Amino acid sequence: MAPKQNSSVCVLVVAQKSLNLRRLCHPEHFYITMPWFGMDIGGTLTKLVYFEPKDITPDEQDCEAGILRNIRRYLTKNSAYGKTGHRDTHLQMDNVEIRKRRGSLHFIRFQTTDMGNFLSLAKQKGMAELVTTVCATGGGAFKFEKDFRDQVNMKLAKFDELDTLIKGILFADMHNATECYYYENAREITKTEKRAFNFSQPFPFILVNVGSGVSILAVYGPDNYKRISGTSLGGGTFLGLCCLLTGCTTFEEAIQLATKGDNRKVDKLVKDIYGGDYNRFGLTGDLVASSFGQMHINEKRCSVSREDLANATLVTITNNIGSIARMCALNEKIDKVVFVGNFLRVNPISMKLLAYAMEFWSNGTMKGLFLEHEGYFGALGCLLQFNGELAAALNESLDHSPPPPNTTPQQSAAEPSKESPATAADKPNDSTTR
Ligand SMILES: Nc1ncnc2c1ncn2[C@@H]1O[C@H](COP(=O)(O)OP(=O)(O)O)[C@@H](O)[C@H]1O
Ligand SMILES: CC(C)(COP(=O)(O)O)[C@@H](O)C(=O)NCCC(=O)O
Repeated sequence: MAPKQNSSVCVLVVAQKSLNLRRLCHPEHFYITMPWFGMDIGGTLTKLVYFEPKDITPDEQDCEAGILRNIRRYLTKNSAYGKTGHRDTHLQMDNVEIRKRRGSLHFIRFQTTDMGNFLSLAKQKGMAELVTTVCATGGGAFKFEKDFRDQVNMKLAKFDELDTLIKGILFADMHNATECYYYENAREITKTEKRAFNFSQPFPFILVNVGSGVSILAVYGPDNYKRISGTSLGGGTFLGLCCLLTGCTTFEEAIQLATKGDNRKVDKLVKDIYGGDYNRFGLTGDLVASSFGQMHINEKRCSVSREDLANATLVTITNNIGSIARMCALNEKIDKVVFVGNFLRVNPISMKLLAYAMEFWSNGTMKGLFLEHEGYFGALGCLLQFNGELAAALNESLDHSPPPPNTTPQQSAAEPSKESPATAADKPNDSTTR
């Protein structure tokens, strides 16, 4: 990954418990505050971003605690951990400057259902002796807070998942010249090609985070956004329905099946109803009129394959997300729609469909955009944001504050941050929330 420019970003984690090291080494040194992690504990996957310092001086090396060295080696020399842990080596970002230190960012994920094993492993690797506070975001930062405290004696410094999502996106785009891309000739799905997109002037944009469920934000500036919509029909729905309908057991298997299937054997198309196009309203015959609309017919049901059902499930969920995203963009009068979240992992079918939907249904006025580190921005933003005082204040406010006036609870996270008020230029034209 090519770095674009150096950026001095906020602080990171973490207190060090070893009294010996405190005596031996200057308190400003890295080993006191490392390791640096950001963690996003989502409904399906937990994402961990780890900063590996590459500018360790010989003095620092002498002082580096054994446990810290072992953790660094364990994380960076392996790419699989426990039952479901993976390091996405293709996403590693090298030569990145964070808090005046230079190093590499590693991107690791595991199933959130494996949290118990993760905590046991962390304990076994000595994390409990080294780390007192972990920066965490996502619903699991709340759900698992007690488990972290009870099982590994760690506190969670909690950050809001939508705040950190945006921070992570802006950082990744600034440090990786090819982070953002689009599909050229999106209207011709079989021929469309991935191309780099210059996202250096990002605002305003619609952000669609397709995780277990879907959150849709209108982003007007680094600290100025609102959550405008969402749907419970997201990546979790695709995976759940696919497992039910095909008997598959993993996301990778579901995507592989979908790649070989044909939704037209499952769905009812416009031409199945009209015998051709419905010209008056521009609905071509090949358009899906009714998702799964043929499955009430016994012969059709008997002739579809697992692959067809997987493909139809993927197309149904993707088209629904595309349709809601487009309406949100239209409402907000925004032409850039950025799709992120692990639903898009190893999933070019959905990305191309979304690119097509944005282009086709807007007559070419909207563009679907995608980002290489698709599901890791929350964890990355979390790693960048921490400093002790802010964390304490934030935890306090996240735990106790009611939603701001004139918003539904769902919209409370969408208010501009109090720490860094939006500039006048960042302010949305239409500040109403729905
Ligand atoms: N290895 C995987 N295991 C499970 N789901 C995966 C995997 N890779 C991609 N996905 C998809 O990503 C979704 C989760 O996306 P993510 O952005 O991590 O959301 P969350 O924060 O809710 O866990 C799943 O619902 C599934 O559709
Ligand atoms: C509750 C969530 C923010 C959790 O995020 P996730 O773990 O799915 O990434 C998300 O699932 C969501 O916005 N669901 C849709 C809720 C709705 O607006 O209907």
